[in-house]
Amino acid sequence: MSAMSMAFETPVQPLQFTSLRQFQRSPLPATTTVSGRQDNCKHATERRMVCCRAATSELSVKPIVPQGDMDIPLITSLMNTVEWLTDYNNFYEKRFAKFGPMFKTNVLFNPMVVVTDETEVERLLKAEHKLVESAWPTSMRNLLGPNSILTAGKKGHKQQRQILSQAFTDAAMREYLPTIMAVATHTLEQWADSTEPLQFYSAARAFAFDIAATVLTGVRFDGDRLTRMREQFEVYSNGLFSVPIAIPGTPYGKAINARKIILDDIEQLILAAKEQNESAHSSGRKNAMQMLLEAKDEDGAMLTMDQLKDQVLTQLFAGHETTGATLSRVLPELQKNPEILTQLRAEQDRVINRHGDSITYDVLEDMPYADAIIKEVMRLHGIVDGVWRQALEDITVQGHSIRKGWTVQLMVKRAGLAVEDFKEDATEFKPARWLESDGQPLKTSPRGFMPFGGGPRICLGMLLAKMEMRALLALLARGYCVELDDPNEFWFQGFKPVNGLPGRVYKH
Ligand code: HEM
Repeated sequence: MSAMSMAFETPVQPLQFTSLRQFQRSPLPATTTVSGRQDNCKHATERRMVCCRAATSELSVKPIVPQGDMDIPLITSLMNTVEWLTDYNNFYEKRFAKFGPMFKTNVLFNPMVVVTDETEVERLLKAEHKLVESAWPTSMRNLLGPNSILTAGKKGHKQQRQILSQAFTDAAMREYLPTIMAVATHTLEQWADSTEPLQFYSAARAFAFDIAATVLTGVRFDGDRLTRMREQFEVYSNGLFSVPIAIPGTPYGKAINARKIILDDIEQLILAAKEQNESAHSSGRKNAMQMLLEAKDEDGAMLTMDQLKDQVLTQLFAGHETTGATLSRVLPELQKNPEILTQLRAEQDRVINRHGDSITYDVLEDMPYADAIIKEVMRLHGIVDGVWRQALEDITVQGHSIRKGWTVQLMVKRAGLAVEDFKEDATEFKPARWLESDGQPLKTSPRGFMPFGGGPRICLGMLLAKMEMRALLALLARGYCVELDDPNEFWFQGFKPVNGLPGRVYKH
């Protein structure tokens, strides 16, 4: 059980109090902890939550709205939005310190409640389409387009998942493996051959993009188109969380323009895939593009070109941004922790002894140490900070009321950092925490670790992402070393290194 939920349960001793007022005035025990810290329950919010829990369970007092700074919507939203866009890292920390682990605010003109408790985050992720529904900010929704799975409502979402999930099964991954290995091998060779220093943040995303493009569309992209699409996706990504007014020159304006260019290229790919479809039919499993080409809506109609384009764009975007950014988070940790790199290399020696030189799907499944590194990077440096939802009705979270229509930001990364099992040394990079003493993966996964989200919207590409990351780590450990100029480079908003992570790759 979590530190926080334990804390809420500890002080609720209703039989000792004859009234709510007496309970509220009583000293709270010193055992309350937030995010693994010993704390004397100094936040007013926590006191209110505790009181509220008691109140709801014993005295039937209505839940209260969380504390925060939502009160004068337009002015607050404007000021908060500027702060959120320019000083993201401190935005949350300041409010956690002032209001506690759950607060209300107003960002990008959304009244919003931020939820961090892992039990509640998990509960609400599972309650998708019942208590909450996906509600990314307007900028992101517009850039994804009206037909994206990421923003689809209940009916459309269920249907789209049914169609697409067939392209992400274990069996599909086995078929994608040769392509992934070919792209990974080629990428590392190119990196090592480069006479110029590399920008690893871009290079890792380009690697993930090449894989997503090839395995999900089944179409070979020519070099020029690939480069253009990658460049446009960089511009596109910069506008995802922005003020949604399409003024030329602003991040959003540029991103809308990039979307148009990307969609033109995607249209060409769809036409090429349609042509290829006949021959691909007979050759076995279908990729995501083929499934979409054959999919029908609830009325039995095929998807229109606009629907197809939004879907392919979502696959390409979701399929490379997160994986590329996670991979580029691995590199500084390997440089800062040479003993971890040594263990990663030792694991590859063992794997080669056991399975031989070639990297098969079973080999990728037999690399617990590499996998532990990936998990630890995702725990400490998770790329997805929080997922955005909207309350479908008035809901109660930890004794607090969230009104119907409000945005709820479920902070998956922060929930993961507060995992009870790891709280002793939560800020340290320790892949070994994911392993049993015999080096095998933990038998029971700790609660609260949700880098791929959860519930009906859990990441569709999870297996693909893991496979790509393991493949690159295996090849890297076997024959290369990476030297970053500054492994301690600052990461803006947690997912973007300010200087792009320059460095070089050498063969060893
Ligand atoms: C390290 C890599 C990745 C991370 C951390 C990640 C994380 C996530 C998270 C947190 C969600 C849930 C969003 C929500 O609840 O609203 C999600 C959804 C999704 N992801 Fe990933 N992802 C990764 C890689 C991939 C890859 C390689 C693909 C391949 C196409 C992919 C495709 C998707 C799709 C289509 C969804 C939407 C699922 C739905 O709404 O039903 N992701 N991802």
